[in-house]
Formats: sequence, structure tokens, C-alpha cells
Amino acid sequence: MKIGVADTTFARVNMGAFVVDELRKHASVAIERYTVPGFKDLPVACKKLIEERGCDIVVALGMPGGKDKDKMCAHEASQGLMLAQLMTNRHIIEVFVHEDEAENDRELAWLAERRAREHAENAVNLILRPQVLTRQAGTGQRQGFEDAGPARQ
Ligand SMILES: Cc1nc2c(=O)[nH]c(=O)nc-2n(C[C@H](O)[C@H](O)[C@H](O)CO)c1C
Repeated sequence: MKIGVADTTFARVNMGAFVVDELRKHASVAIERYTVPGFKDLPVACKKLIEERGCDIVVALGMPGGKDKDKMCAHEASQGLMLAQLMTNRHIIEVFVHEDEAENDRELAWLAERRAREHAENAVNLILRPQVLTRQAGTGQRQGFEDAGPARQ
């Protein structure tokens, strides 16, 4: 099994490093890292990780800035990632941490690390232990901030 980690230099937190660290804790898998300038460059990086470097799944990490233009570009990048999944028939776990989700730099760094680590675990489970995710179905899992939990009547 091989897991790809695609990340950007635009991001203000080294989320790729946290994903690599977390993957090593959960599984003995080969890891391929590919860093690009910004999130719009992620779709082709992910496709290349899958088609040329043999990755079974990719974790794609990006950080949309706080401006309207960044948000529009994030939507476009996200569509590119979905297209890359359909073109390759492989999961690409999109891990975007919007700069304006956090109140300050300290919270941004905390959120980015936590979301990156939690999605790294999701990627391992998706390809190696899918039953773990099925057990979590409907439990309101969130990556980063607290889980929402299940809704009850
Ligand atoms: C407006 C803009 N905003 C972001 C952003 O919020 N986050 C990010 O990772 N990258 C951004 N970029 C850069 C593009 O993703 C891309 O790197 C360049 O357009 C070069 O292809 C651009 C151009």
C-alpha cells in the first residue's frame, strides 16, 4: 500500500509533515510526498501521485486564504480534486483549512495539525480498515474542531 501526501507552500502550517507523522503511527505503508505552490496545483499532483507514483489514496492539503478570491479559487480547486478522483477511481481526501476558520495564528496552527492528523487516520482506515469507518457511521465525526456527535430524538 502506498499513500500520497500532496501539500502546498501557500499554506501557513506544514500539514504534510503532520500527515506523514500520523500515517507512520497507524500503518506500515509507503509514503509519497508532492509539494506544489497552491491548492489549484493539487489536482494534477494527486493524479500524478496515483497514476505515475502508484498511490492507492492521496491526502490533499490546502489552506484557502481569507479573501473572496481565495474562497472562489478553493471551490475551483475542490472541483478539480473531485474530477481527479473520478478520473483515477481513487479517493483523494481533501483537507482544506480555511485561514478564517481560526481566531488567530495559534488556533490556526492547532486546527491545521488536528485536522491533518485526523484525516491521515481516515485515509488509513479507508484503504486498510474500512470497517472502522462503518462503525463510526452517523456519529457526527468532525476533523479539527470537536465532533458534532449523533443527533437524538
Ligand atoms: C487567489 C489564490 N488563493 C490561493 C489560496 O487561498 N490558497 C492557495 O493554496 N493558493 C492560492 N492561489 C494559488 C493557486 O492555488 C496556484 O498555486 C497558482 O494559481 C499557480 O497555479 C491563488 C491564486
